[in-house]
Amino acid sequence: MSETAAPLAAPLFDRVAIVGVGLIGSSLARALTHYGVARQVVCADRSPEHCAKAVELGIVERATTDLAEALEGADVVVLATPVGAFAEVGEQLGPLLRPGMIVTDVGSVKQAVLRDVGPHIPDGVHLIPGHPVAGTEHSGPEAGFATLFQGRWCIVTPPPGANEGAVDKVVTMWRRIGSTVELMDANHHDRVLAITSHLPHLIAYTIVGTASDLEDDTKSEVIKFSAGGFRDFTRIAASDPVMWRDVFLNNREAVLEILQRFTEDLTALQRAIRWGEGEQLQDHFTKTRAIRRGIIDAKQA
Ligand SMILES: NC(=O)C1=CN([C@@H]2O[C@H](COP(=O)(O)OP(=O)(O)OC[C@H]3O[C@@H](n4cnc5c(N)ncnc54)[C@H](O)[C@@H]3O)[C@@H](O)[C@H]2O)C=CC1
Ligand SMILES: O=C(O)C(=O)Cc1ccc(O)cc1
Repeated sequence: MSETAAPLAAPLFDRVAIVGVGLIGSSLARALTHYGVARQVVCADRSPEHCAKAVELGIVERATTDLAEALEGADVVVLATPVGAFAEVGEQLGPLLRPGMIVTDVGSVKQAVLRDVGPHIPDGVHLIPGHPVAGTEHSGPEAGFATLFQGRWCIVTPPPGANEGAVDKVVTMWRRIGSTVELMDANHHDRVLAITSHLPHLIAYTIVGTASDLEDDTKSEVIKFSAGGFRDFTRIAASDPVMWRDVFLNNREAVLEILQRFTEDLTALQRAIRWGEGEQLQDHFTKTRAIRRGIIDAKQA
């Protein structure tokens, strides 16, 4: 992609206000400008340092710690803080919203958005939650980049009866910055993401913790020889602690349910190893290899 590529269509929005200019907020701000989706992007962040950095990097036209100032003249507000801050931000946001505005978000869990932000949305304002399934283990405004959402999924979870025009605008926004959009019910989203994203992160946090609890001489060997699978786990386990605390606290039921099944399956493999059941192990690994190959084939198709 050329940095000077001209936008192909007129801006979809006049002014977008992004609340939280970290990895995802700053990536979205960059993308909306780069692909000409918004005429102007401003942001609000509780961190004065992140505000200053966003302006210094030229990511946004204006950055402020004052939510009211950021919302002036905005037609869309995007919540891009950790999910645990949504209730507080939603409460502050409520009185500042004007009819016709769209409120959306990028949170990794979706039922919590309806629960925590929904009650603060006045009549005539449209709450259309979304989740770009794209990210990295890094945080903050410097970590973002305009192409983060290119070729990635974005799941949009409109509540029942959502305004169709508003849904269409949020979907179009993500498509124009390169994402493929899927519409989904919030409850279903949280169950699917519990297995595809939340459980893998929990496993990575566990395995890296287990390795660091080993006696010192073994631990140094683990670090020395961590070129294999363990190294991939350390990348995931370096993900933002506050963000992931909030994901687990706000998708508690789905994560606990999937963790229960995972533990049972792990115990079955543990038994197979203990009793030398090679055929069972090989069958299992053959099935998982086919799943991986299926994913790769589907991507290439
Ligand atoms: N990191 C990732 O790979 C992905 C994250 N997400 C979601 O995106 C959201 C943001 O995550 P990141 O950008 O990774 O986090 P980040 O830590 O890089 O950025 C969060 C920003 O929000 C600001 N903030 C925190 N509380 C605030 C408050 N009460 N008011 C105003 N600003 C506040 C912080 O100062 C920071 O600048 C989360 O909800 C997360 O679940 C979604 C997809 C991928
Ligand atoms: O860095 C990785 O491998 C990720 O899995 C990024 C990520 C983190 C959280 C999300 O809700 C979506 C994507």
